Amino acid sequence: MNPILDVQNLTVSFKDKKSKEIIQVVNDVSFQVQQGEIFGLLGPNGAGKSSIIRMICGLLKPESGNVFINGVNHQNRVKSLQYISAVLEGNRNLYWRMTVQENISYFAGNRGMQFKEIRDQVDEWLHLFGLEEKKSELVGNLSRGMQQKVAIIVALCLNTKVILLDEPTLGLDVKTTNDLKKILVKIREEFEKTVIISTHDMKLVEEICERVVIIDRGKKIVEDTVEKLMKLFQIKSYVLSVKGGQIPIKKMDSIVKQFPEFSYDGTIGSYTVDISDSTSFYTFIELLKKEALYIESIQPARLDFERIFTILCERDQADVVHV
Ligand SMILES: Nc1ncnc2c1ncn2[C@@H]1O[C@H](COP(=O)(O)OP(=O)(O)OP(=O)(O)O)[C@@H](O)[C@H]1O
Repeated sequence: MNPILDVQNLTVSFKDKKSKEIIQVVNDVSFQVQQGEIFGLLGPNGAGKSSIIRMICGLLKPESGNVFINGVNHQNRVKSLQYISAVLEGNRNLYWRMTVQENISYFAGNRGMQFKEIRDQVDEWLHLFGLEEKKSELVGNLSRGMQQKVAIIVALCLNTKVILLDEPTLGLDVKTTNDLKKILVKIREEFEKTVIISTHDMKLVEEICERVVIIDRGKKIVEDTVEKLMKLFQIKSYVLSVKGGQIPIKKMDSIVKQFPEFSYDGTIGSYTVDISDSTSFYTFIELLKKEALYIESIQPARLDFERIFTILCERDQADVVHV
């Protein structure tokens, strides 16, 4: 199956305002998104995600590389952008002095749609987002969370194959975040939309994304399914307790110096260790013995995606071999 979004070898540089040096902020990044996926574009601050999003949305010209949306090259801007709608961070794509309905009409009109064509759909989305009552309210008078919902409704009403959401849960309360998760899953399941999310909310990623690409310092470090990444790290990570309970700080320092994968997990008497193979397991046991420490219990750790994301980025910073 052809990917709905095909990002090929994107590269872009900027001139640093202070040093005047040319910095490559996106370096030969490629990834593919299949139709109907909920896909995460992740990375630490300054990794280059927004620059990639801007290139996908035709707001920034790549130095080299290509973006194909539904098979159409980004150079054919008018056609390729018909297949994607984006909600960029900060609701920049809404008019604050227009009502919810006027905003929807305006953006639909820009794409050659009449409001009456999409009226029923709009009502359905407003109902799903709990915004029926706010239809005639000025967007500027709505709360931040409501504005975020309106921006997403506008993107949905444009009826594109791909919806790109930049930090969709930023500033939303727990209930609104949960509602949004349900809606995104519904969009994918019932309307076969492809949803691309750029976010720092790893709980959101763990709960709804099928696959992710992780960018760090402008380069792709991982592209894989969330399930596979979770499994990969789950089997290597253990929680253990040692006889005698708490390990004295001096001993702890000495172990961590020799085996940096060992750490205190914040619960009294409980430690975590990442063991990559049987050799390192025996090295670790020998090390504990040398410190006169004996394992009382050891069991697989339940790592969340946030921890896995941190491990992957730390490895990249240390320039260790990529997954
Ligand atoms: N127009 C620009 N001129 C100069 N430097 C820029 C410009 N846009 C982005 N950068 C730099 O490029 C790098 C990547 O920025 P980008 O906004 O793409 O990262 P990001 O992953 O989206 O970060 P965040 O998660 O903090 O939003 C940063 O170092 C940023 O300062």
